[in-house]
Amino acid sequence: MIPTLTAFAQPPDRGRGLARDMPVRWALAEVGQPYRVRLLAFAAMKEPAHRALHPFGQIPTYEEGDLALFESGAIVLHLAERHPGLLPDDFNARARAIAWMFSAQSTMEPPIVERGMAILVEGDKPWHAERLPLLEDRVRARLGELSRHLAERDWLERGFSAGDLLLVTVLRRLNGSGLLEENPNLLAYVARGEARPAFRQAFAAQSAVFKAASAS
Ligand SMILES: N[C@@H](CCC(=O)N[C@@H](CSCc1ccc([N+](=O)[O-])cc1)C(=O)NCC(=O)O)C(=O)O
Repeated sequence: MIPTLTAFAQPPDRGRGLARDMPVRWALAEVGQPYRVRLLAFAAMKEPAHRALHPFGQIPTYEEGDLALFESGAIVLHLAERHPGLLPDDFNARARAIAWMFSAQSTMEPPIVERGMAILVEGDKPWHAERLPLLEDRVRARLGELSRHLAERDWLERGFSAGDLLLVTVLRRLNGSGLLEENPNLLAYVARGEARPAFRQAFAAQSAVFKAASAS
């Protein structure tokens, strides 16, 4: 059965692979699962038909037969449980890889998103210049802890897992910020993820939507 993913018809990430359909596309590519995409205009995301799939009127959603899922992390976990290649078979190693999935989205992502949103929407506020360094220091603290944990390993655990997929996805939001560059092993870790054929396939598919939307 070919699943269907929803994504932006006009991607605001301008083809940088930052919208959250990207980790789902990447996971689908890693497990070799073909998929269809339903592209949604922003207004369509807020209509009842889509809210029946996503209570918050967002993307991505994932439909497969009678199953309708939302939350990119949950969709990646669903794929990882049904296909080999994203979670180890060993029970304890699997639990640790899932712990990293949660950590990526609930420990590492919030300060990074907070910083990104401040830059995006608070730039004209009188207190922005004072607040931004505080936000960046919170990101720096987490990056330092992660950098020390990863050390010189290729991946967080014994092999590449869905935990790495979600963490690389989150860290990519710092591309160009200079913050990743302060931790060379994290910069190399993100580049290692981006060099995976499945990432490149997913990235090409995701940015093709932006290119087509820009050309129309
Ligand atoms: N926790 C949910 C969050 C989903 C989410 O934030 N979806 C966003 C798009 S991806 C978030 C995103 C948007 C834009 C960029 N960008 O770089 O431009 C990056 C990421 C959305 O639908 N937003 C519309 C709305 O909330 O009304 C998940 O992980 O699936």
